[in-house]
Amino acid sequence: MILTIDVGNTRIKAAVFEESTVLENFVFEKNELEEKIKKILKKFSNCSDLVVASVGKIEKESFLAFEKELNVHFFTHEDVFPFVNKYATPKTLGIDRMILASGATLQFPKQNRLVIDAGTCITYDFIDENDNYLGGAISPGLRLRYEALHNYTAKLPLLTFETPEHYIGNSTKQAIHSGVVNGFVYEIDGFIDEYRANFSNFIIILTGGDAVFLAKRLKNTIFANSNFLLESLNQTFQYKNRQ
Ligand SMILES: Nc1ncnc2c1ncn2[C@@H]1O[C@H](COP(=O)(O)OP(=O)(O)O)[C@@H](O)[C@H]1O
Ligand SMILES: CC(C)(COP(=O)(O)O)[C@@H](O)C(=O)NCCC(=O)O
Ligand SMILES: [K+]
Repeated sequence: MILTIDVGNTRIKAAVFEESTVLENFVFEKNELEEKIKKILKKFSNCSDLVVASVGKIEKESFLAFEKELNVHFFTHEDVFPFVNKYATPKTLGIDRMILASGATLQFPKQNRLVIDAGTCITYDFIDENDNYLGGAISPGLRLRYEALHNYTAKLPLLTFETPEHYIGNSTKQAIHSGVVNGFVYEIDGFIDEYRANFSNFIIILTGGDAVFLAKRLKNTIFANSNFLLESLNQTFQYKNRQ
């Protein structure tokens, strides 16, 4: 049994796997880390490994206490990945993006893959059919867009997500919802159109905290898998152990 942990910039997501099957999922905040892991390990006392990918403010040291109970693996750029990293600055590529690219490569062999992770940021990662990781894009996520409009202006209120009534927003609130939500959806559809125009034989994987909401609104029909990062962590760890 493996406990996988994804430390994002907004929340921590975790899942316990028995081989490739998810037994249970968890979501928690940074300040609850230790207490939650203890609880999970109490319930799933057969866990042999704790596997972490962190782009948030939690470092390896926070997990060392658990080394008494099980094997702890904190993924870094030094690990072996199943793709060739063609990013011009491979050392600055987010470890979450490396894990997503790895999961896409292992799960969908011999095809072009685009992974879209709609989390704190939206990240786009493209791995071609020859398993070259080429890069992608980083842009602000849904909540970050609402927060940025409020934090960097004098007059715009901080709103929480609401489906816009129309693309022509007829009030400050509706104009913000239209700009944020429609802008978010148009951006992603625009990127997908661009990739589709340039590549055939490819799969799109949509994940992250906003994936389910997005999947219903995109013009392009794509399958959302909110668990893709945790599944990829599990698969990348098993891949590493086979090397
Ligand atoms: N309970 C929640 N708390 C925070 N964000 C949430 C929540 N539910 C959905 N979201 C959405 O999820 C996004 C963050 O996604 P997530 O995958 O958790 O981010 P990260 O992996 O960067 O920590 C936000 O843009 C927000 O719109
Ligand atoms: C782009 C990110 C902030 C996304 O983080 P997330 O939205 O998953 O919390 C993270 O992947 C990161 O810190 N990347 C480093 C820069 C890069 O990937 O080029
Ligand atoms: K992301």
